[in-house]
Amino acid sequence: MSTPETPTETAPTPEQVRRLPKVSLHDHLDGGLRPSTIVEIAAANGHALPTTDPEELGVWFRDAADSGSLVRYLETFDHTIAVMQDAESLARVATEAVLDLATDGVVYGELRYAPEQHLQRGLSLDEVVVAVEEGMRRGEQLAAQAGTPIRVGTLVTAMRHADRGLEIAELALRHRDAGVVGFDIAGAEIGFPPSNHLAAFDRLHAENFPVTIHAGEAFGLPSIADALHTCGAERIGHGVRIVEDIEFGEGRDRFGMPAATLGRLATWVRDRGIVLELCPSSNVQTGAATSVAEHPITALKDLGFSISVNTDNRLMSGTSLSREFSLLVDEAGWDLADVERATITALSASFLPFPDRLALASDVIRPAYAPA
Ligand SMILES: O=c1[nH]cnc2c1ncn2[C@@H]1O[C@H](CO)[C@@H](O)[C@H]1O
Ligand SMILES: [Zn+2]
Repeated sequence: MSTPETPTETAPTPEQVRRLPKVSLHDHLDGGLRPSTIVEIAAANGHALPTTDPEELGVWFRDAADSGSLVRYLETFDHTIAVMQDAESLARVATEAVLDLATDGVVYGELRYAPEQHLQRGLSLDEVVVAVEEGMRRGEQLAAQAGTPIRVGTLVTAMRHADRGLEIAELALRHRDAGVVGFDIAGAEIGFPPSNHLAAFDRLHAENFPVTIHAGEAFGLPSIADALHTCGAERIGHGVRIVEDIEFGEGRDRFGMPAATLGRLATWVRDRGIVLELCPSSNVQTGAATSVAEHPITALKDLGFSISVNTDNRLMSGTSLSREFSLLVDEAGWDLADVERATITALSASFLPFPDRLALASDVIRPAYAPA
C-alpha cells in the first residue's frame, strides 16, 4: 500500500512532494517574509506599506514582482528590508524562515541576505550577522521540537552595484564557524559584472571559502563565463541563460537526450557538472522565462546538466519549494525520480561538509524516496 511517506506514483501529488525531504540552495531571507510579520513590524517601526492587510499585502508583492523586469522586481524589496533593521526583527524573520522551510519539508536550506542593507537603524555589519544567526539557531531548535528537523546555513551576499564586496567577504569569513557557509553577489545584473568584485573572490578563495554568484538571469553568457572563470564560483545562481549557448534540434538520442548542439560554455557547464540554482517561478516574473512549462530547466535536466530547483523569493513569487516542484510535475512532466535527482544534486552542491551531506543522503533523503 502506498503511504504519503513512501510515494509509489511516478508523478507525485503536491502533498507527497511537500512531505518528501528537500534541499534548498537559493532562497533570499529578505524575499521570504510572512506578510503578517511585515505588517506587525511596520506598524511598530512606522514604515508605510502599500496595504496593512496581510492577505492583500501578499498579493501586492506577487503582482508588483510580476513586472517582467529584474530591476522592477527588486524594487519590492524596499518593504521587506525596511522591517529588517533591528536585531529582534532580523532574528524573528530568520526563525520564521527556518520554520516555514521545515514545514515545507526542507531538511537542509541555505538562506542568503545582504548585511549591508540592514544598517539603516544603527546596527553594525557584525551585529546584523549575529542577530540572523541567533534567529537561525532558534528556528532549528523549534523545528526539531515540532518534529520537522532542519539544518540551515547562511550565505552572506554583497550587492553587486555597491562597492563593499571585500568588506562583506571579510564579514563572511569572520562568521564562517558560526553558521555562515558561503558568499554570493546579487542585485541588478546588467552593467554590474561579477569581476567588479574580484578582490572579494580572490580573498575568499585564498581562505578556501565557497562562493556562488547570481549570473545568467538578466544578462547572458558573458556573465556566466565571468562568474565561473574569472571569479571562480562553485555554483551559479540562476544560470538559466546558458540556453543561449544551446541550439535545439528535433527528436531524442538513444539515451533520451533531446537533440541539441552545445557551444563551448554550455559544454563546460554541463560536462564539469557546474550546479545551476534554477528558480522557475522567479524567472517567469522577471521575464527570463515565458512559463514554467516552457522553462529551460526541463530541457537542461534532460540534457544532463546538474540542476537544482529553488524558490529565490517565496514572498515575491507566492511560492514554496514544494510548489516549485509540483509546478514542474504538473506543467513540465517531471516525475518522482526527477525530484529525487534534483534534490541529491542540490545536496551534493551544498556548502555542508561532505560527511554531513552523506549522512543526510543516506539517513533522510534516500529512504524517503525509496519505493515501498
Ligand atoms: O533573483 C534575483 N536576482 C538578483 N538579485 C536578487 C534576486 N532576488 C533577490 N535579489 C537581491 O538580493 C538581495 C539580498 O537578498 C535582495 O535584497 C535583492 O535585492
Ligand atoms: Zn536570487
